[in-house]
Amino acid sequence: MNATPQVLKIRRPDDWHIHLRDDDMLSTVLPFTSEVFGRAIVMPNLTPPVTTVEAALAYRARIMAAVPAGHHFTPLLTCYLTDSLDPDEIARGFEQGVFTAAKLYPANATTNSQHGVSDVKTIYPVLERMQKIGMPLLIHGEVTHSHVDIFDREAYFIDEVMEPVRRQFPELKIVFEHITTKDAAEYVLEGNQYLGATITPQHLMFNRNHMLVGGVRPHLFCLPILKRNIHQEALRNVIASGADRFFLGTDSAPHTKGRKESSCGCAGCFNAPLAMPAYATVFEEMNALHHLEAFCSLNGPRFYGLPVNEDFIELTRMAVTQPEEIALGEDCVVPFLAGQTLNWKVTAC
Ligand SMILES: NC(=O)N[C@@H](CC(=O)O)C(=O)O
Ligand SMILES: [Zn+2]
Ligand SMILES: [Zn+2]
Repeated sequence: MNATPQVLKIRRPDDWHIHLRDDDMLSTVLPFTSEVFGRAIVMPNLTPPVTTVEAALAYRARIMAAVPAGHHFTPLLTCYLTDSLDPDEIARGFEQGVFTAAKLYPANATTNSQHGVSDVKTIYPVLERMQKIGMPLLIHGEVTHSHVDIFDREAYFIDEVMEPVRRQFPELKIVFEHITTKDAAEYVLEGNQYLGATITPQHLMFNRNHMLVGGVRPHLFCLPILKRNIHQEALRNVIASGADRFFLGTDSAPHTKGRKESSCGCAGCFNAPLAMPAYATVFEEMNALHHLEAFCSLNGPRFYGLPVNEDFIELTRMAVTQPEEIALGEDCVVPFLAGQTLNWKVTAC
């Protein structure tokens, strides 16, 4: 007997990787997250990026001002690492509880990463300090050399950057963000308690054929790019195994419809409106619903050294069709899985 439960009650989840943006976009997208999730690690790739304690405090205030009444949500801010960042500024932000972690974007790897780090050795003094104070380093793990194929950039990153950094700083807590390959899944599995990883709904549900066969689907284009099916299978297997250093990070990354459906479309999937139903769908398909709560609500806090949330949410097995568009002033955002039907709905939160 392995009957699927109709209602799942799980401890309130957190989203350990999200882009909330700013201004109208922030107030449009935030409620989808703050309704369901207790906390979220908020990415700092604004224009200009969040690189100082003052900028983070101001951003946190703008986020809090956009949280609808009745939602209980705590944004966890991150510092965008650049070649010139002062270790004292990072440490001050961490010690004052403003920065929960720091984010390493290799320069030009993804959206708004032009101010990112040109060579990781440049920031070794910062990493040394972070290791000392126990501050987690979050990494967009892709090399950017033009001769490396876009589908191989994550695997190359492991040998070229991740492994040397981990050897140099063996007790630095590192989150390998939004992993997309079998190589990364195996690498994190083989690692120790200082290494964790987030996985997005899109990388669990899709591979590059879904994005490219029969026409290009710009709303599945994100970075790191969807890979071939063996990689998708590896990610699905790792979460179904219940491995406890993998956790929920949606990488929800909204861009307006016009900027996605374009001759040079932006990377990013706006999955916040259906993140929990999407993860539940995958865990159900893998016969692993018993591991859903740990992935969504327990593994992340344990890795970050934070308490788990005290309250619970409920998911009910029922068909829900996603909206085609979400209005944003005169413009709109197209959510991940627009117009498609999922079999889970958050019914109490
Ligand atoms: N994931 C994406 O495709 N895009 C993110 C940046 C990122 O997380 O790499 C964005 O900010 O748009
Ligand atoms: Zn990224
Ligand atoms: Zn991201």
